Amino acid sequence: MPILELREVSHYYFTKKGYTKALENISFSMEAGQFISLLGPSGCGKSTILSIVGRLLENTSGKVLIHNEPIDKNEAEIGYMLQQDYLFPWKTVLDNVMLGPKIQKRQNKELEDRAKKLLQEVGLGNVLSQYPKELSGGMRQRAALVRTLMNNPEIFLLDEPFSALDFQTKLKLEDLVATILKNYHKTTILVTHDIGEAIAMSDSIIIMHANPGRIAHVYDVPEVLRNETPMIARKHEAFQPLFDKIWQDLEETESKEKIGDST
Ligand SMILES: Nc1ncnc2c1ncn2[C@@H]1O[C@H](COP(=O)(O)OP(=O)(O)OP(=O)(O)O)[C@@H](O)[C@H]1O
Repeated sequence: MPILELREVSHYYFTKKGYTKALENISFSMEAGQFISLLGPSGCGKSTILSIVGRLLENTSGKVLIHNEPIDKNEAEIGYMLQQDYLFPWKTVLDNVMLGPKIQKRQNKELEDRAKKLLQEVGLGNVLSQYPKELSGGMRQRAALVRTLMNNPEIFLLDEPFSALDFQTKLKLEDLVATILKNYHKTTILVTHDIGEAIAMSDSIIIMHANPGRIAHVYDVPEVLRNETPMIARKHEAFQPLFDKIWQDLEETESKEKIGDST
């Protein structure tokens, strides 16, 4: 049984001036532990999909099911990792990570040990009592990842979490995040503009077109790449051919849209 399923989901944004059809007939499903990326031009509805799966928006039509139940009837925890880390600057790394349990009044020694273990796993074991401003961007994102993991979400939504980082940090973080999410068997949707990142991290890639946002193609990443960590996958001989194919696909989309605009 899929953990998440979208069936012919459409979404309209209504404004005073009219409406925008942001999504048209989006259908896909995900097995537990699967990692997919949404790739496509600006405005094709990637963030709208994340907002619907994250229960921030209700889709206009179609069905969104978690464990075969309507999303609003299901209590599965959904975790977010965004471009900005949203750590509280006045709290230490450990206190930031323990914030969820504290708010839910579940704070105990066991959870604190779990937080420390996770921080250790992401290489932040020696900065528990430091403040976010004392950390690099990559370290802050690692703390944000642990904070999200503390809530034990079944589904992880990654909205361009690496886009503000320098290239080297981004590659290292992709590796770490992919490995951790795989080890903890999380089901993940990544929104990105980066074809290489999508190939290196995902099991499959959904290419979207805009106006209205819809699924154009789905690429399954070959097993030889899926079995590797992102850093190694990027160097694999199967990487570039898939990159070129997806690049071509997105170029064609863009030129079709430009022709569409001028008519
Ligand atoms: N709150 C809103 N009100 C009205 N229209 C909106 C709203 N949010 C998004 N839209 C429109 O819906 C469409 C899809 O937007 P969305 O932000 O989901 O795309 P995206 O693929 O995530 O874009 P980007 O890559 O630029 O973040 C766009 O045409 C956008 O202008």
